[in-house]
Amino acid sequence: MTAPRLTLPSPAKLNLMLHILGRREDGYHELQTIFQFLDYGDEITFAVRDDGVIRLHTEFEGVPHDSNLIVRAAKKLQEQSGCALGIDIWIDKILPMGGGIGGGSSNAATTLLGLNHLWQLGWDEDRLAVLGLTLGADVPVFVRGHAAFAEGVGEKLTPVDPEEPWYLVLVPQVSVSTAEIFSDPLLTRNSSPIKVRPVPKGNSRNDCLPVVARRYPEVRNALNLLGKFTEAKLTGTGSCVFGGFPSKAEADKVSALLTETLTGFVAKGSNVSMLHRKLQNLL
Ligand SMILES: C[C@@](CO)(OP(=O)(O)O)[C@H](O)COP(=O)(O)OP(=O)(O)OC[C@H]1O[C@@H](n2ccc(N)nc2=O)[C@H](O)[C@@H]1O
Ligand SMILES: Nc1ncnc2c1ncn2[C@@H]1O[C@H](COP(=O)(O)OP(=O)(O)O)[C@@H](O)[C@H]1O
Repeated sequence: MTAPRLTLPSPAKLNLMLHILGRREDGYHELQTIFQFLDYGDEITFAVRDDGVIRLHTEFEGVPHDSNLIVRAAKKLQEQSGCALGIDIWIDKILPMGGGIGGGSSNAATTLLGLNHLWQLGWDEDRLAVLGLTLGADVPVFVRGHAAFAEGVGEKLTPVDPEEPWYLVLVPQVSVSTAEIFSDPLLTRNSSPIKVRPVPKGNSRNDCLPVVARRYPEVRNALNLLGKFTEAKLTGTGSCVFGGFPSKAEADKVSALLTETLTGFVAKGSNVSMLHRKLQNLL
């Protein structure tokens, strides 16, 4: 008998603003950022195995099986829970890698929540978020599933409810190294902490933008193009660039002007992750 399969979404995120407050002793940077989800992402399919083996069947170019965040998340959860079951996994990957839209972190979170459900572990979100943080700074917000103001390296989360416009996200054909941007001497690292909530208007800048735009002409071009139609912003350390529109039709109109050398996609902003909406329906 074949095991029942469960398919779950793994959405992208945007950083609606990103301020860098300083550098910690371990080299990591203290941030303030707002995460919002997109109704757009990968789909991961899971089927339980009873022999304890964890196997990702989809190959990723440049990412060995055991380094994949999906496999690392599954193995950590299996180890820490002492679960004897295993899992077969397939992914329909549409999110660009290294684009600042959090695909890897989202895949890890979908795996943690999916396996918690299928292996019937009964872990709560706090415990899953703590495990998630050991895989990446952006994993906890995907585990929680609500748009958030984030502090620390992104792990101290306060839920927020920004507007949910339609976005056009441009995907420059270049992968930006987060480590490279955070080690650039020209990076602004001394933004004043925002102490009032909600975050006052006029704080939507991304401190990484000047450094990324200086190093990557492809990102500069994308910012210039989108900036003709709306405020063009960088998500995370890039390379993706995004802008909000009041309707899908208006975002589509600008999207239709894109060429083969600069692609993009249109998606709705969402304060509740589509993963959590789907999981809610399963319960
Ligand atoms: C800055 C954000 C905003 O969402 O960028 P994106 O990855 O989404 O673009 C993330 O928090 C990224 O978090 P995460 O994905 O865990 O970062 P990693 O790739 O592990 O970081 C690579 C390297 O960047 C530096 N780094 C990263 C995050 C941080 N808050 N301070 C840092 O100094 C460290 O040198 C680290 O070794
Ligand atoms: N399942 C995964 N999906 C995407 N990237 C992954 C995955 N597993 C490991 N990685 C590695 O993590 C890096 C960052 O990926 P990703 O989270 O998509 O980008 P970003 O952090 O810029 O949003 C990739 O370049 C890749 O080497």
